[in-house]
Amino acid sequence: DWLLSQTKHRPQVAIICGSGLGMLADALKCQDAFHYTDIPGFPQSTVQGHAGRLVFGELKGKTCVCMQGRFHMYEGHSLCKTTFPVRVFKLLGVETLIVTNAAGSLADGLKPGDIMIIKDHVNFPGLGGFNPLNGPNDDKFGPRFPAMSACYNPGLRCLAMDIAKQQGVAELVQEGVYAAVGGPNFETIAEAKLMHRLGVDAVGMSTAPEVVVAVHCGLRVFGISLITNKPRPFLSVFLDFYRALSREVVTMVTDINASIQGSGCSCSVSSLTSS
Ligand SMILES: O=P(O)(O)O[C@@H]1C[C@H](O)[C@@H](CO)O1
Ligand code: HPA
Repeated sequence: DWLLSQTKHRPQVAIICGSGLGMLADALKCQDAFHYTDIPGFPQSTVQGHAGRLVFGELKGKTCVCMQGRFHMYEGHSLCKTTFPVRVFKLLGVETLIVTNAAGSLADGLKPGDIMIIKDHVNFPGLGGFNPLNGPNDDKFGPRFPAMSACYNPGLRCLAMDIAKQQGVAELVQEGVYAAVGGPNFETIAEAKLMHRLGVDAVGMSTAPEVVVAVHCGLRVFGISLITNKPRPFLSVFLDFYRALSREVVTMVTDINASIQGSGCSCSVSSLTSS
């Protein structure tokens, strides 16, 4: 109510700007900006690179509200507080939420500077029982047991890929799975390897709880990760490559031996090499 009384903007789109991406909010025209400290009941941002402002304005003809800085679990906020702005957006009349973040790549094809369109997520804190929807369900927002099988809107993902092609940057953009961890420490080598094997493409410390709350209250969600680093050490990438190559060689030798035997000859590749 306080925000609606302070601005004439009625946003359809909300954007949560991840680490280092806050400058997007500066592009809004006819801005009304509010420091989190001035908004009654709003949590406070403590992370460097997160300005701590809610900025309303026009972006390419759409009325938007941007969070210049988000809240993370590792700052000591409850998950309820980290996701509180998503419910504020819903109450402001927002229909589409765009989430952005900085993330580490676990996928061979994703390098620093690339953009990953989030096609799905693994919410590790959520799997462990740290869920922003814990506690009594508020039916005004959504159901007790919301489905999470299609969190990231397929139409918006397709549109984003098309736009990347039109802009000539398609080689920097690909879809992938984002995993949220609690942070603030980065992953151990074993943790990074585990997530890589589980099919995670990029890892970060935010986003998934916000998306859970957004999907619960019926917002359409689009998410992107800016890849900032590559936690998997070179050695483990090399070892994976070496193992894959060894498997190929074993298959090739087996195939060659099968054809030699088929031709009636009594030798094999291993006897040839040993002799
Ligand atoms: O708000 P995001 O998810 O962009 O912030 C990322 C994750 C950590 O907060 C921090 C670590 O680099 O950046
Ligand atoms: O490598 C990472 N791990 C977790 N969170 C991150 N945020 C940016 N990079 C990373």
